[in-house]
Amino acid sequence: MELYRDIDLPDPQIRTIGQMQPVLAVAGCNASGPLYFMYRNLARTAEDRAWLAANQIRFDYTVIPPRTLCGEFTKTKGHYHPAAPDGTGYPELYQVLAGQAEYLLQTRDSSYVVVVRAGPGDVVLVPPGYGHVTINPADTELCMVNLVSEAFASEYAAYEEQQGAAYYHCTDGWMKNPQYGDAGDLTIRDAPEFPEEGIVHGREIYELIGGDSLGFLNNPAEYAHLFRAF
Ligand SMILES: O=P(O)(O)OC[C@H]1O[C@](O)(CO)[C@@H](O)[C@@H]1O
Repeated sequence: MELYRDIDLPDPQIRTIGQMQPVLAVAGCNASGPLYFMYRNLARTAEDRAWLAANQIRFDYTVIPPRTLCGEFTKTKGHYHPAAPDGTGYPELYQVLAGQAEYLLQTRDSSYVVVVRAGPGDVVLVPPGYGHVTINPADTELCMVNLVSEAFASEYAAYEEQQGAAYYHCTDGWMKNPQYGDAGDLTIRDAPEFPEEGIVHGREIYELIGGDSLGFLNNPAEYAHLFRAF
Protein backbone atom coordinates (compact mmCIF):
# COMPACT_ATOMS: atom_id res chain seq x y z
CA MET A 1 0.00 0.00 0.00
CA GLU A 2 1.17 3.53 -0.81
CA LEU A 3 2.93 5.10 2.19
CA TYR A 4 2.26 8.70 1.11
CA ARG A 5 5.99 9.35 0.72
CA ASP A 6 5.05 12.08 -1.76
CA ILE A 7 3.53 14.20 1.02
CA ASP A 8 5.87 16.46 2.98
CA LEU A 9 5.12 15.56 6.56
CA PRO A 10 4.93 18.38 9.10
CA ASP A 11 6.34 17.89 12.61
CA PRO A 12 4.27 15.17 14.25
CA GLN A 13 2.23 15.44 17.37
CA ILE A 14 3.77 12.90 19.70
CA ARG A 15 1.84 10.80 22.22
CA THR A 16 4.13 10.21 25.17
CA ILE A 17 3.94 7.38 27.65
CA GLY A 18 3.37 10.00 30.34
CA GLN A 19 0.11 11.00 28.58
CA MET A 20 -0.83 7.32 28.31
CA GLN A 21 -0.38 6.48 32.00
CA PRO A 22 -4.10 6.81 32.90
CA VAL A 23 -5.13 4.24 30.27
CA LEU A 24 -2.51 1.51 30.61
CA ALA A 25 -3.35 -1.98 31.87
CA VAL A 26 -0.63 -1.73 34.50
CA ALA A 27 -1.15 1.48 36.45
CA GLY A 28 2.17 3.20 37.12
CA CYS A 29 3.95 1.13 34.47
CA ASN A 30 7.56 2.27 34.65
CA ALA A 31 8.34 3.28 31.06
CA SER A 32 9.09 6.48 29.25
CA GLY A 33 9.55 7.99 25.81
CA PRO A 34 7.43 8.74 22.76
CA LEU A 35 4.88 6.09 21.84
CA TYR A 36 3.30 7.14 18.53
CA PHE A 37 3.44 9.91 15.98
CA MET A 38 0.45 11.76 14.49
CA TYR A 39 0.89 13.82 11.33
CA ARG A 40 -2.33 15.73 11.05
CA ASN A 41 -4.10 17.72 8.39
CA LEU A 42 -2.22 16.48 5.33
CA ALA A 43 -2.94 16.97 1.64
CA ARG A 44 -1.14 16.12 -1.57
CA THR A 45 -2.08 19.28 -3.42
CA ALA A 46 -3.29 22.80 -2.67
CA GLU A 47 -6.55 21.88 -4.40
CA ASP A 48 -7.09 18.90 -2.10
CA ARG A 49 -6.25 21.02 0.94
CA ALA A 50 -8.81 23.63 -0.11
CA TRP A 51 -11.46 20.92 -0.63
CA LEU A 52 -10.72 19.36 2.75
CA ALA A 53 -10.95 22.74 4.49
CA ALA A 54 -14.18 23.65 2.70
CA ASN A 55 -15.69 20.32 3.71
CA GLN A 56 -14.34 20.39 7.29
CA ILE A 57 -12.46 17.12 6.88
CA ARG A 58 -8.97 16.18 8.04
CA PHE A 59 -6.60 13.60 6.56
CA ASP A 60 -4.07 12.31 9.12
CA TYR A 61 -1.22 9.84 9.06
CA THR A 62 -0.23 7.94 12.21
CA VAL A 63 2.82 5.78 12.89
CA ILE A 64 2.79 3.38 15.84
CA PRO A 65 6.13 1.60 16.35
CA PRO A 66 6.01 -1.88 17.88
CA ARG A 67 6.42 -1.98 21.64
CA THR A 68 4.96 -3.50 24.75
CA LEU A 69 4.37 -1.62 27.97
CA CYS A 70 4.44 -3.83 31.05
CA GLY A 71 3.12 -6.70 28.92
CA GLU A 72 0.49 -4.71 27.01
CA PHE A 73 0.74 -4.14 23.26
CA THR A 74 1.20 -0.52 22.29
CA LYS A 75 -2.02 1.32 21.46
CA THR A 76 -3.55 4.74 20.98
CA LYS A 77 -4.96 6.51 24.02
CA GLY A 78 -8.59 6.06 23.07
CA HIS A 79 -11.40 8.56 22.73
CA TYR A 80 -15.06 9.07 21.84
CA HIS A 81 -16.46 11.56 19.35
CA PRO A 82 -19.36 13.85 20.26
CA ALA A 83 -22.62 14.03 18.30
CA ALA A 84 -22.77 16.10 15.11
CA PRO A 85 -25.46 18.83 14.88
CA ASP A 86 -27.75 16.20 13.31
CA GLY A 87 -27.68 14.29 16.64
CA THR A 88 -25.63 11.32 15.41
CA GLY A 89 -22.06 10.76 16.59
CA TYR A 90 -19.25 11.67 14.24
CA PRO A 91 -17.83 8.53 12.55
CA GLU A 92 -14.27 8.10 11.25
CA LEU A 93 -12.64 6.21 8.40
CA TYR A 94 -9.26 4.49 8.76
CA GLN A 95 -7.01 2.60 6.38
CA VAL A 96 -3.97 0.53 7.30
CA LEU A 97 -0.95 1.17 5.11
CA ALA A 98 1.62 -1.13 6.70
CA GLY A 99 1.72 -3.53 9.62
CA GLN A 100 -1.18 -5.03 11.53
CA ALA A 101 -3.90 -3.19 13.44
CA GLU A 102 -6.63 -4.04 15.87
CA TYR A 103 -9.35 -1.40 16.17
CA LEU A 104 -10.95 -1.90 19.57
CA LEU A 105 -14.36 -0.28 19.29
CA GLN A 106 -16.90 0.04 22.10
CA THR A 107 -20.27 1.63 22.66
CA ARG A 108 -20.46 4.24 25.40
CA ASP A 109 -22.24 1.84 27.74
CA SER A 110 -19.67 -0.83 26.75
CA SER A 111 -22.44 -3.36 26.15
CA TYR A 112 -20.87 -4.07 22.75
CA VAL A 113 -17.11 -4.32 22.35
CA VAL A 114 -15.61 -5.41 19.06
CA VAL A 115 -12.10 -5.81 17.71
CA VAL A 116 -11.76 -5.22 13.99
CA ARG A 117 -8.58 -6.77 12.65
CA ALA A 118 -6.98 -5.05 9.67
CA GLY A 119 -3.87 -5.38 7.54
CA PRO A 120 -2.36 -3.36 4.70
CA GLY A 121 -5.01 -1.83 2.46
CA ASP A 122 -7.93 -2.65 4.75
CA VAL A 123 -10.48 0.07 5.49
CA VAL A 124 -12.13 0.37 8.90
CA LEU A 125 -15.16 2.52 9.59
CA VAL A 126 -15.63 3.63 13.20
CA PRO A 127 -19.41 3.97 13.44
CA PRO A 128 -21.18 6.80 15.30
CA GLY A 129 -21.22 6.42 19.05
CA TYR A 130 -18.22 4.09 19.26
CA GLY A 131 -15.08 4.93 21.16
CA HIS A 132 -11.90 3.66 19.57
CA VAL A 133 -8.41 2.51 20.43
CA THR A 134 -5.94 1.22 17.81
CA ILE A 135 -3.57 -1.52 18.95
CA ASN A 136 -0.35 -2.61 17.25
CA PRO A 137 -0.17 -6.31 18.17
CA ALA A 138 2.73 -7.10 15.83
CA ASP A 139 6.48 -6.67 15.90
CA THR A 140 6.48 -4.30 12.93
CA GLU A 141 5.59 -0.64 12.58
CA LEU A 142 1.91 0.13 12.08
CA CYS A 143 1.21 2.97 9.63
CA MET A 144 -2.34 4.12 9.05
CA VAL A 145 -4.31 7.08 7.71
CA ASN A 146 -7.70 8.47 8.63
CA LEU A 147 -10.35 10.81 7.31
CA VAL A 148 -12.39 12.54 9.99
CA SER A 149 -14.48 15.65 10.53
CA GLU A 150 -12.51 18.53 11.95
CA ALA A 151 -15.63 20.05 13.47
CA PHE A 152 -15.15 18.44 16.88
CA ALA A 153 -12.62 17.70 19.61
CA SER A 154 -11.97 14.13 20.74
CA GLU A 155 -13.27 13.20 24.20
CA TYR A 156 -10.73 11.39 26.38
CA ALA A 157 -12.30 11.66 29.84
CA ALA A 158 -14.21 8.35 29.85
CA TYR A 159 -11.11 6.38 28.85
CA GLU A 160 -8.98 8.17 31.45
CA GLU A 161 -11.55 7.65 34.20
CA GLN A 162 -11.90 3.92 33.50
CA GLN A 163 -8.22 3.20 32.95
CA GLY A 164 -8.55 2.64 29.24
CA ALA A 165 -10.88 0.59 27.09
CA ALA A 166 -13.02 -2.35 28.21
CA TYR A 167 -10.28 -4.81 27.20
CA TYR A 168 -6.50 -4.81 27.11
CA HIS A 169 -4.50 -6.81 24.59
CA CYS A 170 -1.52 -8.24 26.45
CA THR A 171 1.19 -10.62 25.27
CA ASP A 172 -0.61 -13.45 27.05
CA GLY A 173 -4.01 -12.64 25.54
CA TRP A 174 -7.03 -10.37 25.91
CA MET A 175 -7.77 -9.20 29.44
CA LYS A 176 -11.01 -7.60 30.58
CA ASN A 177 -10.58 -4.23 32.29
CA PRO A 178 -12.05 -4.77 35.79
CA GLN A 179 -13.40 -1.19 35.76
CA TYR A 180 -16.01 -2.31 33.21
CA GLY A 181 -18.13 -4.71 35.25
CA ASP A 182 -20.93 -4.84 32.66
CA ALA A 183 -18.87 -4.94 29.48
CA GLY A 184 -20.06 -7.40 26.86
CA ASP A 185 -17.92 -10.29 25.64
CA LEU A 186 -15.28 -9.41 23.10
CA THR A 187 -16.28 -9.96 19.47
CA ILE A 188 -13.44 -10.27 16.97
CA ARG A 189 -14.16 -9.70 13.29
CA ASP A 190 -12.73 -8.60 9.97
CA ALA A 191 -13.47 -5.18 8.54
CA PRO A 192 -16.58 -4.79 6.38
CA GLU A 193 -16.40 -2.90 3.06
CA PHE A 194 -18.84 -0.32 1.69
CA PRO A 195 -18.70 -0.68 -2.10
CA GLU A 196 -21.63 1.69 -2.75
CA GLU A 197 -19.51 4.52 -1.29
CA GLY A 198 -16.28 3.33 -2.92
CA ILE A 199 -14.87 2.35 0.49
CA VAL A 200 -13.22 -0.97 -0.24
CA HIS A 201 -10.06 -2.75 0.85
CA GLY A 202 -7.08 -1.92 -1.32
CA ARG A 203 -8.43 1.36 -2.67
CA GLU A 204 -6.69 4.38 -1.16
CA ILE A 205 -9.14 6.35 0.95
CA TYR A 206 -7.27 9.46 -0.19
CA GLU A 207 -9.03 9.00 -3.56
CA LEU A 208 -12.32 9.87 -1.85
CA ILE A 209 -11.10 13.45 -1.35
CA GLY A 210 -12.84 15.75 -3.83
CA GLY A 211 -15.63 13.26 -4.50
CA ASP A 212 -19.12 12.91 -3.07
CA SER A 213 -18.59 9.89 -0.80
CA LEU A 214 -17.45 11.61 2.38
CA GLY A 215 -20.70 13.35 3.35
CA PHE A 216 -21.15 10.77 6.09
CA LEU A 217 -18.28 12.28 8.08
CA ASN A 218 -20.17 15.51 8.86
CA ASN A 219 -23.78 14.48 8.25
CA PRO A 220 -23.87 10.96 9.69
CA ALA A 221 -27.63 10.85 10.30
CA GLU A 222 -28.23 10.68 6.53
CA TYR A 223 -26.05 7.57 6.21
CA ALA A 224 -27.58 5.09 8.66
CA HIS A 225 -27.28 2.37 6.01
CA LEU A 226 -23.48 2.62 6.23
CA PHE A 227 -23.39 1.94 9.92
CA ARG A 228 -25.59 -1.17 10.00
CA ALA A 229 -22.62 -3.50 9.48
CA PHE A 230 -22.04 -3.33 13.21
O1 LIG B 1 -6.27 10.73 20.00
P1 LIG B 1 -5.75 9.33 20.27
O2 LIG B 1 -6.70 8.51 21.07
O3 LIG B 1 -4.37 9.37 20.77
O4 LIG B 1 -5.73 8.61 18.86
C1 LIG B 1 -4.95 9.07 17.83
C2 LIG B 1 -5.63 8.90 16.52
O5 LIG B 1 -6.78 9.65 16.47
C3 LIG B 1 -6.74 10.62 15.43
O6 LIG B 1 -6.59 11.86 16.05
C4 LIG B 1 -7.99 10.62 14.63
O7 LIG B 1 -9.13 10.43 15.44
C5 LIG B 1 -5.54 10.28 14.56
O8 LIG B 1 -4.84 11.41 14.20
C6 LIG B 1 -4.74 9.35 15.41
O9 LIG B 1 -4.46 8.19 14.65
